[in-house]
Amino acid sequence: MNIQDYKGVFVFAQQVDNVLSGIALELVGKGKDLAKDLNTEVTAVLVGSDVKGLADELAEYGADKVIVVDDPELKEYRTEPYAHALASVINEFKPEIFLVGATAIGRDLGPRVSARIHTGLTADCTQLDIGDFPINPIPGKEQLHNQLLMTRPAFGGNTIATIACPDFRPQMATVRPGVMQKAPREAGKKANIVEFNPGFTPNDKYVEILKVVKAVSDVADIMDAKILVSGGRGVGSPENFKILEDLAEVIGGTVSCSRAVVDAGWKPKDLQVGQTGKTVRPNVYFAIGISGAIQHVAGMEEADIIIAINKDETAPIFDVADYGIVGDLNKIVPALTERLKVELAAK
Ligand SMILES: Cc1cc2nc3c(=O)[nH]c(=O)nc-3n(C[C@H](O)[C@H](O)[C@H](O)COP(=O)(O)OP(=O)(O)OC[C@H]3O[C@@H](n4cnc5c(N)ncnc54)[C@H](O)[C@@H]3O)c2cc1C
Repeated sequence: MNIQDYKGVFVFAQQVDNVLSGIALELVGKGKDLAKDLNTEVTAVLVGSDVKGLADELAEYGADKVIVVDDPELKEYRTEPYAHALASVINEFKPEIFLVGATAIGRDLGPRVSARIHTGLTADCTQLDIGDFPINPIPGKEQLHNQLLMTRPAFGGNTIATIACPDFRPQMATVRPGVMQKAPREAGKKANIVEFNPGFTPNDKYVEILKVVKAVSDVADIMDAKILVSGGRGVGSPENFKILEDLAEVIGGTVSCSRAVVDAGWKPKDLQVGQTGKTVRPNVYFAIGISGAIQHVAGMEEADIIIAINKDETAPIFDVADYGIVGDLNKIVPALTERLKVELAAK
């Protein structure tokens, strides 16, 4: 492998039912930043059936080029044809970096593609930078420049590891949804569109999809919420979440929770914030009766404003909070709700 032959930042533009997933635009946004540092372009790889129409949206969010792999075999996600599509794109276009979302689809697809093209992959990254590797010079070892430094929590979130892939290309990573930010949309912006079809042979190795049953959820997606009222074990019982729901209703917020709450069966997993839950980035995040364990903080520290309510003044949540209230949540939350109701009614 001649590493110098590999150029450009590529991202997998995941779509489901011909709608781009949020992660596709987040990766285009991050890819654009990385491409700028490398003085190159960001290319979105769009795979599916009848998906060419989505290329303009990718362009408006910053893609310089869109490679479209369009084939009836790619209508619904199946591991084999999608892995073939991406591996073929990589072999043909030789990107320096290839990013995939750490969604259910991406977690299946990314490692298979990396194995097929014989490169490394860092899974579930929360930060990506261009920099020197090794990060600190080691006597006698060459320090390589312009490497992709892929950072992810390791050992259950107890440490943060930064990993590079100096010897193979592309440098591949799966990236947690909700962590990277999409760029502002520029209406009318166009990309260079390249159609590429490596050919697909339907055969009995492909999974045959007999029926698609869509999950129906009656809970709001906490990743879209502007205000989150999040409760932890300190709330005490599922019934007591009513005081958080009352606060959320008055301020137009959505209730979310810590893992302790999900493990206790008080709330569904869909509402869990954190390393093994969702990464959220609301304007305001209330952490109520949440201690602030590193695995929880990993999912909410990017919120614009964090307001913590905890009876223990030494709780680590106060280290990341912009505003902290020390006291019993059973007194503070209803009082806050009443006060906000009055203030908002007076507006
Ligand atoms: C691999 C791994 C992954 C994990 N992933 C996640 C994750 O995604 N999300 C997550 O949240 N956790 C995760 N955890 C668990 C995490 O380590 C903590 O155990 C968890 O976040 C604790 O939840 P909590 O803050 O609700 O409960 P606790 O740590 O028990 O905190 C309860 C808090 O409530 C306060 N409190 C109690 N009563 C009151 C009251 N009346 N008024 C005010 N305050 C009160 C207490 O002072 C305390 O600070 C993970 C752990 C591991 C090992």
